[in-house]
This record gives sequence, structure tokens and C-alpha cells, in this order.
Amino acid sequence: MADGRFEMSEKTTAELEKLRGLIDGVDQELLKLLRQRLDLVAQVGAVKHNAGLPIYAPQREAAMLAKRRVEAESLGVSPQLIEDVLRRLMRESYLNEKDVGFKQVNPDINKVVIIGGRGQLGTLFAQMLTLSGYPVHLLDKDDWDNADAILAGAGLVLVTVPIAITCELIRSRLQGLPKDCILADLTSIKSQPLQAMLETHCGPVVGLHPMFGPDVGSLAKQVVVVCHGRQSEAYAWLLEQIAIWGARLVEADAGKHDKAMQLVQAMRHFSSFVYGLNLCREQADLDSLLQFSSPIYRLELAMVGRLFAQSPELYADIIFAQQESLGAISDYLNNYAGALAMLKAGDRDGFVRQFREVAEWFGDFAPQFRSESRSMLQSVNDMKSH
Ligand SMILES: O=C(O)C(=O)C[C@]1(C(=O)O)C=C[C@@H](O)C=C1
Repeated sequence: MADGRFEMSEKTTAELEKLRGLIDGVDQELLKLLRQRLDLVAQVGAVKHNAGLPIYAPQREAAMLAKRRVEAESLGVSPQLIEDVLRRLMRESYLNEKDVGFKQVNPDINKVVIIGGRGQLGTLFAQMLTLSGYPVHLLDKDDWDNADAILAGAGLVLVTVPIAITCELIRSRLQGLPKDCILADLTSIKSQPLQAMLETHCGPVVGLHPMFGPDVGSLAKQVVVVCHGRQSEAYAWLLEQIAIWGARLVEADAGKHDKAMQLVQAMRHFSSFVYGLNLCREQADLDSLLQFSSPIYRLELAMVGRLFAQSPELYADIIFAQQESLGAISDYLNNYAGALAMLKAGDRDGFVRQFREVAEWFGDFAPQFRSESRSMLQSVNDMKSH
């Protein structure tokens, strides 16, 4: 008898078979318990839907995790194990509760128009708004002949078109919106679109930046940046609605937000692009890189590789959005060149000195990132099947 390439005696085989049968039984019990938990979560979802409560309940989660960790410890089970399992289960809850739909915060809105509504982010927001009971109309590239009819009587117009055409579209097409209509955008830079909206429309205006891609299963725990424009009391319902979807709203000054995006998006994505470009030019053998990879390298390769599974236009839009990003990217290049010079000069002490300087600057974040990445790396390893 063999298990993979290991030979086993008949006695060992029999013992293992018996124990594995018992494990199968326990796993089947777990499955039934999971089914029970999902049914209860569905009931919680219905209660929350009626009461207009958010999907994500951080205090309940923290209290529950703390209790289960203590109980785990007294049973000789690792607290981290129960925490991992429960967090994974709660991710499932977010998805399940979403399908029940959401309370409609403002039933007086007769029409929501999403410009660019057939794009990926537009589709996601259309789905969330529809699940919340709003009548959603889409206005995409081919619908402009009917624009007046589509926009007539809109209570909310949400602009989600490529950055490069956002301001121009707002200025040239959205002049005649109803006075009380909310004009909002989902663009990943905020100053210019906000200014364009304020100049074009005299009613309520707000800039939003969802800090996630369209492939998130649910908005629970995702961040949406809010840059206030005008008449915030008129769009308070929209922010409350987004919070009910589970997202965390982070208010920011548009200029500050855009400056952060030069590092968080433009520079980050650009360096991922160059990393991929370099692998391509070096004709790296990805198969063997993966074979030799440690979990952190696998994660890094996944982060870079996923870029190239998406639309080049989308990333071009993000990277080219702000002229000022050039400064952040050039600084990076200069730092790279400086570090390379140190390497060429064999200045090992210099490297260690700078490393310490940076570590000190990271401060408490460094150990925090280390422990966060530890569980990510363990998940990466769990995903391997051989
Ligand atoms: O208790 C709730 O409010 C739930 O929605 C259930 C549940 C869970 O799966 O246990 C899911 C999401 C919340 O963030 C907290 C807990």
C-alpha cells in the first residue's frame, strides 16, 4: 500500500484508514454545523435588512472573537485557529447577507443614473443600488442620443467613466441636471473631478473613491474615500447607504487624497509594471520561479502578475492621471539609483545603516506588518496543492 510515494505496512494502512474514517465523520459534522451557521446568518441578514443595519458589525466581531479565543485556549485549541476559521466564516456571511438585499435609506429617490454604468465599477454600484431598492438607469457610451430622457428626474447621478474623460464629460454633458439632484463621481483622483462637478452643477456634489477593485464579493470592510463638495446634508443618505453595504467611509481633503494616490496608486502600480516588464525582458521562467519560490515571493509575484490579468487602459488611466505622480516616480528611481551605487561600491555598512534608518522610520508599523503578513503567507502556503 502506498500514500503518495511512501510505502506503508498493512497494519499502518488499517490504522490510518480507521482514524481517517473518524476524521471524515467529524468533518461531516462540521459541515452540518456550517449549514446551521449559514441559516442563522441568513436570519440575521433578514433582521438587519428590515432594520437598516450594516452588514459589518465590528464590535460584535471583536467580542465574539475574544470569547472564542478564550474558550479555544481552555480546550487546548490554538486561539489563532478559531480566529482564522471564524474570520473566514464571517467573510461568507458578508456574501450571504448581501443577497438578501439592503434597506433603502432614501425611498424618495425615483431615479439613479450611472454614467459608465456598464463598466466594471459601474456594474458593481448598479448592483448594490438595485439590491437596496433604487431604480437604476445606465447611461453608457452608446446611450448619449437618449441622454436627456435618461437624466430627466434623476435624484442621483453617479459618474464612473475613465479618468481621462471624466472632467470633460462632466463639463460638456451634465449642465442641465435637476437642481436637487446629487452629482457624485467614483474617479480615483478627486480634486479635478470635484472642481468640474462644482462648476457644472449648482446642487449637491460629492466626490467618492472606492478603494477596491470591482471583483470584491462584498463591500464589507472595504474603504470608500469621501471628499465633500456641496450641501452635504442632501447626500447624507447616500453615505449612510454605502455604510449599510458594510464599507468604511473615510473623509478626506481632495488635495491630500490625490497626493496620497501618487504613492499608493501611480508609483505602486508603475513599479509593479516595471517589475513585470523586467521579468518579461529577462525572459524569466515563471514556472521554475514559482517552484523555487518562498511564500512571500509567491505573494509578490501574484501581486505583480495580477496586474497583467487586467485592463492596460485602466492602469494607464490611473498612472497617467496626475502629472505630479512623475515627481513621486522620479524620486523612486533616484532612490533606486542611490541604493544601486551603494551596492556597486560594496558598501555593506552603508546598506545596514540605511536599513536601520528605514526600520526606525517604520517604527511600530514594521512589526505590525510582519504579523499581518505572517497569516497572509500561511494562507498562500495553504493554497498549494502539491
Ligand atoms: O452578528 C451579526 O451582526 C452578523 O451579521 C453575523 C456575523 C457572523 O458571521 O457571525 C457576520 C457579520 C458581522 O460583522 C458580525 C457577525
